Amino acid sequence: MNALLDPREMAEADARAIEGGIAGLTLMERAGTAVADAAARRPYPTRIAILCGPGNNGGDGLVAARILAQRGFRVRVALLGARDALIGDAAAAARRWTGPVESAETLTYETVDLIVDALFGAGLARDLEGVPRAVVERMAASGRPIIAVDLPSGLDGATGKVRGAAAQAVETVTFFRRKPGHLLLPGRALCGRVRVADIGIPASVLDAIAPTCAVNDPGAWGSAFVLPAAAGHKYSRGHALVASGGAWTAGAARLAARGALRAGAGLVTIACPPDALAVHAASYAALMARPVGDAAELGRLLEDPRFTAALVGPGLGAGPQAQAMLAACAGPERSVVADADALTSFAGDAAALAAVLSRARGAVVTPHEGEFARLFAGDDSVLGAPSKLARARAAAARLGAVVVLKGADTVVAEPGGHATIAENAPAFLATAGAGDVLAGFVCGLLAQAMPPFAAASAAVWLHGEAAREAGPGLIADDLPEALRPVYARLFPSLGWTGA
Ligand SMILES: NC(=O)C1=CN([C@@H]2O[C@H](COP(=O)(O)OP(=O)(O)OC[C@H]3O[C@@H](n4cnc5c(N)ncnc54)[C@H](OP(=O)(O)O)[C@@H]3O)[C@@H](O)[C@H]2O)[C@@H](O)CC1
Ligand SMILES: Nc1ncnc2c1ncn2[C@@H]1O[C@H](COP(=O)(O)OP(=O)(O)O)[C@@H](O)[C@H]1O
Ligand SMILES: [K+]
Repeated sequence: MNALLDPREMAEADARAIEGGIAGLTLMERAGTAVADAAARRPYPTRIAILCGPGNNGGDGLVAARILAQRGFRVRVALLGARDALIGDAAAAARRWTGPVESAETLTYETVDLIVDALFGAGLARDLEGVPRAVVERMAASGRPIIAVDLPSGLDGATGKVRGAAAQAVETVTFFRRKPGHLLLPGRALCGRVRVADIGIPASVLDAIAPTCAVNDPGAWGSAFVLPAAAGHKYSRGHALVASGGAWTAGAARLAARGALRAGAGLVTIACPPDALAVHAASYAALMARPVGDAAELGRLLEDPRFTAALVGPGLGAGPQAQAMLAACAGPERSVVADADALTSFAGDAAALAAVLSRARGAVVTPHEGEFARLFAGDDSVLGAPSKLARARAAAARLGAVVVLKGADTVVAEPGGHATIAENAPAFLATAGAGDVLAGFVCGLLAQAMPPFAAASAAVWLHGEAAREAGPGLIADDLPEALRPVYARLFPSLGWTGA
């Protein structure tokens, strides 16, 4: 697992490494060296300004300054605050810097090729105002390339939000593990390229910290991924049901159903109003279609226990009918995915949705930001949570279900607080119907009895990879097809031998 550490967890990692016998100053020396290495690799960085803040982030900058000067670069150190106010390791790093120290407040950038931003990192405690904010804004306006130490100063490592001001970096050097703010927008965009430097903190400190947030990649869910078994058959791979709207909106369900099938469900049946039957029957030979007039009829169809997962929402139309369809799908034998109109049907009444989902074997909801805001309207403890990560976690706890909060930085969270953050979705994935395919991927993986949090995270990653595979210009119809080469790479990496 590729853990992401929030500032509290990172502080604990530091503390445990120090307890284990590594001096804090040694960690700082290594951090500063990694920053110096990154600066030295930039093209022609002969004149480097290093802006140092009042804490250990500034200490890293002072170490980098000393090393770069030793390597022959022309280095200027500019400090925010008084030199004799530095304490601890940062004060020790300052004693080792024998060159002049300018004021960050009055620094000018005409004769500077490269800036190292070491003002604030993990210790950012409030919004930047006054002098610190003006310093960051002038640095941002200088037009010079900036290497950020740990985080662009002003970016909150836990939330990915800018607190007052932050300057765009070309590169960010962080330590041990990345932080959620490196992946959550706008943080991800502000960081530029992120390098993770090994400063000697042993990975074993993570055993005690037990981080709950990870990068969404196969390391987060690969061990739960269900590979086709040699002795399997189509029913053992699960039967997914996708509820469809009428003939005019049947495309959404079709996209989802193709997604479920490509994701590996053994069978996929579209349950549709009779007027849409001809559309579905003619569309895709491997899909089955069954006419279902209302929720009661859907319930009777689902008396067949081989239906292992159901998706309700895409193209369905919002209202009591969609609520009833979802209720008909949610049973102890079956996992459900609630998307789109199924979510909008519960606008402002997340408790009612939670009650329905609680009857399912496993439940995943896949809102985009608009659907999320509608569903939790009036619930400030969810909508007002400090970050996208915190909102998804709060929503998962509220619903007792896995929440996929979509976007460029899709967060998947489960009620216990475990979460993944995606970083592989290309911007051209924002196209009509892409969300329907994603819901279908989730449903297809749930049908194969993959646990909901792993299924949802895997689906989001696969969706991003499929989009990359399809490339710019993709339309949603391309996504299910593009899953094949992604699987062709993924399966062997998970130990599948082809049998
Ligand atoms: N720990 C370790 O072993 C290692 C840590 N490492 C490095 O340490 C960094 C974390 O260091 P840190 O904890 O000292 O916090 P840091 O980011 O320097 O900021 C704290 C200072 O800023 C101030 N301040 C805060 N907000 C402010 C605001 N809005 N406006 C104005 N001032 C504000 C705050 O003042 P106060 O809130 O007390 O008034 C305090 O003086 C981490 O990012 C990494 O780079 C590496 O060397 C590896 C080993
Ligand atoms: N800027 C973006 N970069 C990458 N992926 C995005 C971006 N915006 C949206 N997406 C993804 O595109 C999909 C759109 O889903 P959704 O909004 O439900 O659209 P639709 O209802 O048309 O299917 C989601 O998977 C979302 O995560
Ligand atoms: K910084």
